[in-house]
Amino acid sequence: MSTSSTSPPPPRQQQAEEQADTYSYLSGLGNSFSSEAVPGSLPAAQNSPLLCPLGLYAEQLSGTSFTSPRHRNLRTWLYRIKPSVTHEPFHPRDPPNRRLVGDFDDRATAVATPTQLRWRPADLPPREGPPDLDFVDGLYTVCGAGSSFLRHGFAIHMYAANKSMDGCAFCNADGDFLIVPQQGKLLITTECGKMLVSPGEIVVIPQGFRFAVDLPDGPSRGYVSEIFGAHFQLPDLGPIGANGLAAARDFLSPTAWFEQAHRPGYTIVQKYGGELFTATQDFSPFNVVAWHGNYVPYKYDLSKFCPFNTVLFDHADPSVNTVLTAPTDKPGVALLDFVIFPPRWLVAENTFRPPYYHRNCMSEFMGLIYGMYEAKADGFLPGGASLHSCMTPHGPDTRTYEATISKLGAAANNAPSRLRGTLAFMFESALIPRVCRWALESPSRDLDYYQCWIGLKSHFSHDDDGHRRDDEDGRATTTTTGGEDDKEE
Ligand SMILES: O=C(O)Cc1cc(O)ccc1O
Ligand SMILES: [Fe+2]
Repeated sequence: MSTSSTSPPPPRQQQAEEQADTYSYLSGLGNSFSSEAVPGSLPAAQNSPLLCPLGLYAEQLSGTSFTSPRHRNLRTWLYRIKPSVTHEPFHPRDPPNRRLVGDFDDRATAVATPTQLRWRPADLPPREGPPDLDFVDGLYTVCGAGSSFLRHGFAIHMYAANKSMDGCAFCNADGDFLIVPQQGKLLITTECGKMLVSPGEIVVIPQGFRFAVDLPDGPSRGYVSEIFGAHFQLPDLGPIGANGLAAARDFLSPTAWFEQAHRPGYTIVQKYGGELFTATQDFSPFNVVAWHGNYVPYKYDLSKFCPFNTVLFDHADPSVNTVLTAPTDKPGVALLDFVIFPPRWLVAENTFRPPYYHRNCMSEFMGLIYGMYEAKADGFLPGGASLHSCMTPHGPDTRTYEATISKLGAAANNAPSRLRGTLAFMFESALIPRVCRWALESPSRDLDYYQCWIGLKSHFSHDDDGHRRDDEDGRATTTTTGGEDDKEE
């Protein structure tokens, strides 16, 4: 098992300065953007002129069907030195990455299990290989549901890499990637430009974009959710109003950047139906001089999230912390929600403040970016993961429950307290995931996970005859009444 930094990042202001990168970004989510690396390279007034400015080729990248309703229609026009089609034929990649899945119906690969699952952080490959793993080779599927072929489903992957992609670009024909780096920055070059993504930020690379991942500060690992047949959007805010949670203006898209060097043997690695194919060409795919449209990669700094929560009693459902959601056709039912558990104040009175015990019709995959998760005093480490599938019971571990309850009656239990230095997240889906065999058999799997709840004992305070009895610790009853007076004020 690798060791990982659990120290929280510096205060917000300082963090912003340290992360300040030299790239320029366009702010907003769902905007119609335009960007040109050379003045005058974007055609004016039309998309496909007979001859584009500066002798560029026009190419449209569509993220929705041509006929999708206007409010959902996503496409971008790219003005490039040579069009993407200028390449040798595709072949299955050699070597393949056999740990990527795009169709979860094959039980030889992935199986159903209602068991609570947890993994310790994967080992980071050494700074200098072997093994030499770039983002493509270091990516492996953990679980998922549905099929990229049927354009419905999702996959959850993790990655651990120690090498920048060199002479190749990745293109995911199957779905959108939402990448959550946990350790090590990612410098991502896309057809729209460059983005520097640090742990604490996330990045979305929509289906079909070509991108290359460099590791500017050494080995990196993290989490990826992939959605088939849908795109991420901001959640509705309902009674919260017009503001709060993630603000559109905090999402950043790159500005046009291109290279035109002759690059013999440059390889496009295309993920298609969960399998990898390669095609060579003699130029960089990052040859887009100008672009305009609303189908773009973007990043988001999770410290910009404005959390809402209960301000009197009870524990709010985690949906209150949804950053991005990918919808299904059923209103309010997500193909995939990306939810965070950020630093925040806890102020609920007479309330069990950690997450409640529960069973959920949705399936919950969790990861930890830094710090400690409020429901798990032990065993859930930064870079680790857990999966509680449809209707699988879960909740705080024994130590968390006992520590909370031991403060019963203490003033501290009702006083505001600040959760600091922690950032956990959840990928939550209405679809039931199958789990890849290699994830179940991984040496990182915590086979004793169930033990974290086994110690939960009965505190029931009545005997069979209906008489009150004190529990072993001398606590008389669980029916506390504090807070009633306040409610009546
Ligand atoms: O299971 C979990 O830890 C995630 C979670 C957190 C929470 O605050 C409420 C419900 C929930 O599923
Ligand atoms: Fe849960």
